[in-house]
Formats: sequence, structure tokens, C-alpha cells
Amino acid sequence: MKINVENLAYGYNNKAIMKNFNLEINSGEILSLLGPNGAGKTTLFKSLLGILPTINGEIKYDNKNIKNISKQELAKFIAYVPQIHNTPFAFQVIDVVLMGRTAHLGAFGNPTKIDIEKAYNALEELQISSLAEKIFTELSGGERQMVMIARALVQEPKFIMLDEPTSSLDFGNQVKVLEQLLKLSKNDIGIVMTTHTPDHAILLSGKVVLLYGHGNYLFGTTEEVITENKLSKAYGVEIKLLENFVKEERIKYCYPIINTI
Ligand SMILES: Nc1ncnc2c1ncn2[C@@H]1O[C@H](COP(=O)(O)OP(=O)(O)OP(=O)(O)O)[C@@H](O)[C@H]1O
Repeated sequence: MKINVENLAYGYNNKAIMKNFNLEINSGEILSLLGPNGAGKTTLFKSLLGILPTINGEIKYDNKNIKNISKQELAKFIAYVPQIHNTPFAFQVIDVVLMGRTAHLGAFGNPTKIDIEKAYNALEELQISSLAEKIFTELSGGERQMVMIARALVQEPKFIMLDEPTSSLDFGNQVKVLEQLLKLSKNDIGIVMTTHTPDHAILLSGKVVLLYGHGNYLFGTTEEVITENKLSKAYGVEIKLLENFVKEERIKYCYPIINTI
């Protein structure tokens, strides 16, 4: 299973904010989408999800053009996890998770015993079974994020696309979400996520798209894209990449230089 983006031009009202954009991602891989505010991350997401029509070029899911894929078929390829502050579900957690089964429901649209079982299994996989009967809007940010990932999981997609899954989470919950994403990728699910934290892309160590804005981008491995020069240029501040050893493993992390004004 793979997503191919070939010579894509995307944007609004037929005005491209990006042209000749190319990308390939396979199930089981992780792609981090980085770039400054307004660089076009959300717009690219909307194009990949078929919400925004492409201006030029092609988006292909397993060699099939997105234009020839029905909404229901696309939902079996890719699940979307929006930012948690955009999800005002005043329902029980189990019902929020069950909504992820929509693409699989039969003609009458009622969830079967199997659908309900899958929803409970997803909660168990993410170690949040105890939340099943709680009201979604009464959960903490970290709990909500996990529930939204469970909702994506029951969709049984090949790819999960997450919009800033760690924003507004405390440090511990950020790590827990990253751990879950790694686990999902090991189960052969492709992960595409936007993030404002380059260190998270380093920790997940997959492919990276760095959008510079003004139609410029880089696509490659973490080592190729996350360099001092490239990050500093993209974000307009000086960023150093530091190295250290943790448990005998060489690790890298970003450190911005703060200039006193
Ligand atoms: N509905 C829209 N119609 C026209 N232009 C839009 C629309 N939404 C966004 N834009 C413009 O498209 C460009 C890219 O916006 P986008 O939201 O994709 O950036 P982003 O990288 O996701 O930003 P952020 O990190 O701040 O969320 C911006 O210049 C923005 O003003």
C-alpha cells in the first residue's frame, strides 16, 4: 500500500501555493510534515484527503487516482485525526470511537456486535479501556488525543493522518502519543503527521517533508532534511543540532539560539 504524489499543484480557488510537489510514502512508514505557520501543511492535508481539489498533477492511492476513489473507499485507505480542540463530541467515548466504523457499516448504518467489539479492542490497544463510558468533552487533552487515534484505528485504514497530534499535550503525553504512532507503524500502518517540533520528527526517524513556504519544499529522510542550515532557513532563526549518547545510542536534538534583544 502506498501514496504517490506526482507533480502536484495545490492551493485555493485554482491559485497554487505549491507546484510540482512530489512524495511517496508506504504503509508502515512515518512521514513528518514540518514548516513554519502558513507554509501549507493543512492545505496539503486537505488535498491528500480529497477535501480540496487538486489544481494539477496526481495523488494516487495504490496507483489509483484519488479522483476515481469514492469517499467510502478512501476512508478505508486513510483516517484523519484532527487537532483535538476541533472535536466537540459530547458523546460517550465508545460512541465517538464507533463513529470511525462509518465507512464499514452496512446499508442500514447500524453498528454490529463486531463493530462494537472492534471499538473496545481499539481502546484496549491504546490502553484506555477505562475511558469507554466517559463523556469525551470531559476528558483531558491527552485522553482525547488517544480516543481520536482509537477512532481512526477502527476505521482499519492503511494510513493515519494526524494534524499536530502532540500540540497542547504535556511532555509525558506527547511521548505517549509518539510511542503509539511508532507502534502503529510497526503494525504496518503508515503515519503522516504535521508537527511544529522538529525533535518529534527526529524521534520518529522516518521521512520528512519540510515546507519552506513560497512554494519551496524538501522531501527526504530525517538525516537528509533535518540539518542546521535547512531548519534555520525554514524557520528564520538560528537552530543548532546537538548530539549526545543515550543508552549507548547516538541521538540528535534541536536547540534554537536565543538572541537577547
Ligand atoms: N480557505 C482558504 N482560502 C484561501 N487561502 C487559504 C485558505 N486557508 C489557508 N489559506 C492560505 O494558504 C496558505 C497555507 O495555509 P495553511 O493553513 O495550509 O498553512 P499551515 O502550514 O497549515 O499553517 P499553520 O502552521 O499556521 O497551521 C496561507 O497563506 C493561508 O493564508
